[in-house]
Amino acid sequence: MAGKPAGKCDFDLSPENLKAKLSNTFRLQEFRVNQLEAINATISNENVFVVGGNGAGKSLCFQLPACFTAGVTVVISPLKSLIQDQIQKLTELGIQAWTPPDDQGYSDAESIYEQLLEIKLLYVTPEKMRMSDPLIEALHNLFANGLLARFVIDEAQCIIEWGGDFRRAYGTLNELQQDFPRVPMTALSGPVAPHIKEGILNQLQMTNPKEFTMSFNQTNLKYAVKPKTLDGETDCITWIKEHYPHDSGIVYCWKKHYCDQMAKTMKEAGLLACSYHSDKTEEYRKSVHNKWKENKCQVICATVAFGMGIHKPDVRYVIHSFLPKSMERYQRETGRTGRDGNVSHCILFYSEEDYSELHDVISDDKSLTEDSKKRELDNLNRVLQYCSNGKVCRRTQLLSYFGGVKTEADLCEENAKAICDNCESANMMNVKEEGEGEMT
Ligand SMILES: Nc1ncnc2c1ncn2[C@@H]1O[C@H](COP(=O)(O)OP(=O)(O)OP(=O)(O)O)[C@@H](O)[C@H]1O
Repeated sequence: MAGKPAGKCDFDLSPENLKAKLSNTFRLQEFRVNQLEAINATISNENVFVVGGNGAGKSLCFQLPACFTAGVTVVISPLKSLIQDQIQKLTELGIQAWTPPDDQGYSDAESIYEQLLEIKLLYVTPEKMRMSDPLIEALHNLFANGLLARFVIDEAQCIIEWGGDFRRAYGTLNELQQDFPRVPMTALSGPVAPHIKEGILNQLQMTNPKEFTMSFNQTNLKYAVKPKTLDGETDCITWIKEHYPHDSGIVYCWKKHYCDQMAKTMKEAGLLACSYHSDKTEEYRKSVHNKWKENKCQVICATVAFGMGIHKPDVRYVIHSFLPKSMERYQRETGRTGRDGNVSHCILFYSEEDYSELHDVISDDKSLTEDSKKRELDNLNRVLQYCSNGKVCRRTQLLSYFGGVKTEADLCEENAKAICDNCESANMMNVKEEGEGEMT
């Protein structure tokens, strides 16, 4: 069916007008770095790529334009829970956002189309986009009528992480460009290394995107790598009891049964811990998440299944009891702590044995293609480099990896309260040397 993207709008792009929208609709006072620029590019129908850390404010870059331009913005998001969360927030602000329910209520294209005419933002998972013929038909109708404003790929790093072998629907999002030519696209991603960013853009076939980087230096996070001296459980329990016996935290474990074991041992040690992974029922996972939000459970022992959409502000620590599989995952998982801006800890317990074990598991995994295997091993080796580098500031290592800085500067100098382990030991060494100097 022939179609066309939503046309350019007669829209006042002045900063004053956009700021008034920010305040009247989103109840926020000032734009953060690069938000206004990304919003301008979006309203001008450019392809847009926004990279930023946890809680940076990436969503506003498409939500504000979606509210005030013609047509429907289609947001492709990886998790139903994340979708519900976003729709709830938008609804509270009086913005019409919707996702097709799973029941039979909207099983024909016409009723979906009618509903789409009432909203500004449609949220769907990539699987739903692929599987639902009535939805695709309704989108073609929108396109034919010039009412398909934009596609937004939220958490676009999933395209590379999941597109190949796990969630194949992610790997097929490039078909959007063929099916709906010239409809502009926005991709939003957490911090990723430059080569992964290129992979995302290639995979989506996004042409000439305007790129915007939002902050990913979380200045209140205190990074440390510690040797795994005992078994993982004892190391974690000892650290938690010493530092935060009563506060909220997350302990990431390698495998599901380790989560169960970790939570059990923690309970025996007197900590309020719960296990969370994909073998637990949805109902159980929801109840654990709620208990944790209400501080009735203190520590969540989880696999990566406890991931996106975690917005508890007062999480004081994220511990990795085993190596994360990539720096991207590490950055995202540690970003779930300290959302209230207070100093919070990111502890990674490392041992050479863990590295060898994970290396062997990836190398022997027959379900992976050779390309995926190579990618996973490269990712793991980058984590190994981070763990083994006991000299360079952790913050600098992270930001260099993600392309944020090209300097060896000691970024902890500006963050004395959240100084990393490497900077802390360098400072102690300096004090010791100065002291020795005074004595001679
Ligand atoms: N200009 C702003 N001023 C104040 N708060 C803002 C601004 N922009 C966004 N926020 C708030 O920051 C919080 C995080 O925003 P958002 O959900 O867009 O983050 P994100 O970049 O998508 O990160 P994540 O992937 O972790 O959700 C939200 O509560 C949002 O209201």
